[in-house]
Amino acid sequence: MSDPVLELRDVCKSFGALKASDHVSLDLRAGEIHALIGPNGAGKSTLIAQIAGSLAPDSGSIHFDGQDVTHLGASARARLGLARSFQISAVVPGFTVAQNILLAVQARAGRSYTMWRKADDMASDQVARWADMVGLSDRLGAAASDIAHGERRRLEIAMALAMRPKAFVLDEPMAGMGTEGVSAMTSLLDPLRLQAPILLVEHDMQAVFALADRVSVLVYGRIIATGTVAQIRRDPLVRQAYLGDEA
Ligand SMILES: Nc1ncnc2c1ncn2[C@@H]1O[C@H](COP(=O)(O)OP(=O)(O)OP(=O)(O)O)[C@@H](O)[C@H]1O
Repeated sequence: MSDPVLELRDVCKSFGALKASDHVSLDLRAGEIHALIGPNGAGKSTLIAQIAGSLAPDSGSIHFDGQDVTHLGASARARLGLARSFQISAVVPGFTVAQNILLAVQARAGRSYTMWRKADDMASDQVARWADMVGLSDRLGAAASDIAHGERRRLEIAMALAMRPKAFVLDEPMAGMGTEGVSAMTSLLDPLRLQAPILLVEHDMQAVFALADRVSVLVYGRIIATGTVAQIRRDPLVRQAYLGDEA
């Protein structure tokens, strides 16, 4: 099996006496969606912040794409190809959908696009490609401030895709969505794992069960189980601590 794209080893983080991350080890492998689930206050956001680089662990290590990134900041990790979406949004409300995607295309291309006459054509091809992939082709001219909640989520995914990341960290993509929105987002995320593996933090269990190749369950800062959806659903400890009748 190839090396994991992202690997946490024994990560610990305390806030005073509270152990928000208690010796957490988990990995994200090429081609997979790995869901991180757990009750409110289990420590999911704290873990995501440490993965993204906005919060430093007290101990333990984080490797990304073969490098030890434990002491790198969030922007350095983003430059290495770690795309985090949803809780920190890069969408500019006054720009159109196309302009927002173009921002991400240009950020990815750096200066190279500005140096060629064909730059505009190449950039608009890219914008069209990513918009098409998330189903926003007919919304390119709409202002980001005017589009619906679900469309904004899709725009954020298009922007993340345009950065050609090596891994996605998606923080509750289904939050605030109704049944139809959840089902549309599930269909959209499903093939994304082929572009880059996804660490998915999500409360919507139907979406998690439909999408995840593996699930890790976090309770009081500790991973109590990691396994396939079937293994997690029948794990007595998980049922007792979190899933209950939902399993
Ligand atoms: N900066 C902080 N200072 C003190 N305590 C914190 C801080 N950040 C988080 N906590 C505590 O750490 C624990 C884990 O919080 P965290 O937000 O990571 O959980 P979560 O699983 O993301 O919850 P939710 O699903 O509700 O978002 C909670 O008890 C929370 O109160």
